[in-house]
Amino acid sequence: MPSQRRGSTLPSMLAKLGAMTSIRELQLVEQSLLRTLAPLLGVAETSLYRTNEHHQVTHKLHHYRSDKRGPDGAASTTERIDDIRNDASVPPHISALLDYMRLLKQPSRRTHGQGYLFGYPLIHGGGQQCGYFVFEREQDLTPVEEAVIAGVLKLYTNHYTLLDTSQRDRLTGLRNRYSLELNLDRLWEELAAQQAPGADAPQQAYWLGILDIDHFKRVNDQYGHIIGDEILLLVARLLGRTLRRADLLYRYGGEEFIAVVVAPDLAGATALFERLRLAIEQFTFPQVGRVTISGGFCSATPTLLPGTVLDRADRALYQAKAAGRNRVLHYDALISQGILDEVECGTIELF
Ligand SMILES: Nc1nc2c(ncn2[C@@H]2O[C@H](COP(=O)(O)OP(=O)(O)OP(=O)(O)O)[C@@H](O)[C@H]2O)c(=O)[nH]1
Repeated sequence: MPSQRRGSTLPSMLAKLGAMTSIRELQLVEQSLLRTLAPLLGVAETSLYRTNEHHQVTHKLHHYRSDKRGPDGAASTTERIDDIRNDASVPPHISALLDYMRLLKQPSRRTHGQGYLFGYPLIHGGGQQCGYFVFEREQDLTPVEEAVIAGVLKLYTNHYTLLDTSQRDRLTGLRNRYSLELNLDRLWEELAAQQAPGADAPQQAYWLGILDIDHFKRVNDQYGHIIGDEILLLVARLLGRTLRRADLLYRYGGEEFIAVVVAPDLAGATALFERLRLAIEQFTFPQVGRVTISGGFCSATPTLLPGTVLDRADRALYQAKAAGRNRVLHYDALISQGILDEVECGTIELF
């Protein structure tokens, strides 16, 4: 990997760090980390591999930058970030580096091609290892550079941990409603960009479903709130376990969950939401026994406002409850069957 001109001075690095710690969206913080470190290290490519509690890579971020000189001699830098969520594959030499860091919980450096491959584990609050920062460079790092990387990563992980905590539901550990608000805005921007004329990004179809535990008040009334909390926690785990890595799950409110999933078509989305329903129906909950969920889902299309999509899923959920519960219904099917009327303006209170 060719070394790039190091355009970063201390003031510009501090400015980038200041910008990073003013960001509230987790994904943008990750991007900002790569944008800060790449010029500092003088490399054309840096990567961040985020992992789950099973140490599996859940998504990858690659940052590319190149310095150019225009005909007038003026220098400019172009940057690109690829955020890959649906492909967890990792090249063998990177995979070996990640395995090593996972076991030793410390940075690693190895020779690679004409230079070196460097890796730094990302350790969040509570000592939890949740990802890796990786880059290649022709020259070895100086002690000062090593200290700077360690310092920037510490600042990043502290900020990320604070944000992550504020965006998680305490009981289930799932992302909360505030996190959904932030993610929906970004997701909609991504969807709109994919469908813009001339866009070359792969087309993805997203679906949004609202899932609600049936007769949960009865559970609380009959068994008490502590058991009720336990049911909420178990439902969250079962739903999370049934979804795939690229899908997102939120606790939207009391006994309501929202899943934003990727599926190629309606049949795929229907099968996925049905799997979620079955995962709960088929589980034997301690003391309570059988618990069921109802749900409504619809296509998350960027031509509609996020609030309208939520409203559609909510109206389908309402029908699922009215039709006897323990079922997941698709909004468009309810419209075509004449069970629901199309209304453009939603009634759901959004954020
Ligand atoms: N234990 C516990 N209960 C909660 C929590 N959040 C909300 N609830 C309870 O969830 C129940 C929701 O009741 P309802 O909205 O009437 O719905 P339901 O009984 O599930 O009935 P349907 O949705 O119509 O099937 C209420 O009793 C709330 O107190 C929580 O964090 N823990």
